[in-house]
Amino acid sequence: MADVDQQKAISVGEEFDVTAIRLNDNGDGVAICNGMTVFIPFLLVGEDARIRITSVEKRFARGQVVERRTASLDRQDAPCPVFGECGGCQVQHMLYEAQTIWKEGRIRRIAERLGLDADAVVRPIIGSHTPFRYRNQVQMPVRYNADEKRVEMGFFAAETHAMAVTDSCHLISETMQSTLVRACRFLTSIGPAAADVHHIVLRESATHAEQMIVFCTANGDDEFARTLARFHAPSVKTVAITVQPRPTGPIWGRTVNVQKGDGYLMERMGGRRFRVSPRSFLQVQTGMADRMYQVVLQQAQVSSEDVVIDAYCGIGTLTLLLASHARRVVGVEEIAQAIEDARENAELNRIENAEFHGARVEEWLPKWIESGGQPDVIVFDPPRKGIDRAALDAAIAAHIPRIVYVSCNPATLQRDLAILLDAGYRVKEMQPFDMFPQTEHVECVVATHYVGVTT
Ligand SMILES: C[S@@+](CC[C@H](N)C(=O)[O-])C[C@H]1O[C@@H](n2cnc3c(N)ncnc32)[C@H](O)[C@@H]1O
Repeated sequence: MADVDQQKAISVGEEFDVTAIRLNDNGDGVAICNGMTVFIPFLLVGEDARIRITSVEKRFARGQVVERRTASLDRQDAPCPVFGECGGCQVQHMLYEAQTIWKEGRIRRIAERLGLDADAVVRPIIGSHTPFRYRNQVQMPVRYNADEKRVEMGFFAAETHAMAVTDSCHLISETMQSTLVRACRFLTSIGPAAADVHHIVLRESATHAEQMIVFCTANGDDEFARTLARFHAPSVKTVAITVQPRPTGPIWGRTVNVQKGDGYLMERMGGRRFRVSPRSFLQVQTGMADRMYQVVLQQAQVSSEDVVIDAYCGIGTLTLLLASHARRVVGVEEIAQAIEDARENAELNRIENAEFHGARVEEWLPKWIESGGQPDVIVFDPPRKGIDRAALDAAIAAHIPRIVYVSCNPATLQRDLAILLDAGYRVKEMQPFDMFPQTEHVECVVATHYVGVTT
């Protein structure tokens, strides 16, 4: 009944004078209007504004600022000209220190909601030395503007495919930016046929002066591929294409065809060398990933007798760092190209106690444990959707002594930790990282250990 009353209490188009009382997990200001929670993008805590209601859901509404009347001390001018239009950054209007305080607070609230033991430590967030120009990769939508006969690039607005056209992104390096501008000029020179190219994926090595570009195109003709292979920029060592007919949704086709160069970039982390192919995952901020891996090593407390599983291992970065401390390490990853990279990386670094399996963790882990595998430690580093329940259940049933959880999504982290706590695990330490400055995202490494269920 209360919900029905709330719905009636507020309607689209209505205006209110509000003060934001806190931020939600997306970085939107939160205010209460006629008893209903309203989320207002780009309004900071304590700021007064006139707002207009833009949508009303069952339990909350959304609004937009009509006029902001005060400015928080945490406010800064966003340097990006399309901030607010582009869906990539949510909190560029917030001073960097305030961003990190907000992110750390979100992890502390998870610890409170889970009711962690008093001896569980939530460490202060490790912030980024470079709050801008930190990304080593970008997926840039591009389109052919038939009126102006040129290819333009930009980013999609949040939850839409409307493009915010821009030549610059403050999260990537200036060299990456100039390669993208050059790529658009090159595509323009092809003429209307360039309309088939809908994305450019660009990666840059943080430790080697090289870039790799992938054109995502709806046109799979050899002739067109040869045309795209003519692209040249000073740092670009590899040019590849992937054929994906749909310009929206997943950008990768079934294969990635290397047209020029070796087909991979080299990176250095934790004193090891890694090759990374176009389709393989790499943490977006190389220096921060390096620091995060050191924390994982510390939390995992691996000894020379231990068998360790690195679940969701990508190109084997963590696997090969763990290998130096363990008897045996097993990496599992579903992307075939990443597993090939991981095996190459083991050879490149002369590591002989690491093995890799190309499989889904939720399918591989239960079978491996059932066949007698008994790891001492599992490191889970899943995508945003968190650990698949079948994988978590298999680890729980085997009472793996230590589980280290590397999370990029606080919501699924909280969900999965609740399951582990119920099953007899205890959280020892949570270490948040700001891997993604200017965005809502927060990374966190959590050490857990098995103590058993007390009845
Ligand atoms: C967050 S990344 C972590 C990669 C690696 N630990 C690193 O730091 O570079 C998650 C990885 O899991 C892989 N992945 C996603 N779902 C998977 C699944 N169900 N089974 C196995 N791997 C999966 C992705 O391809 C990606 O490489």
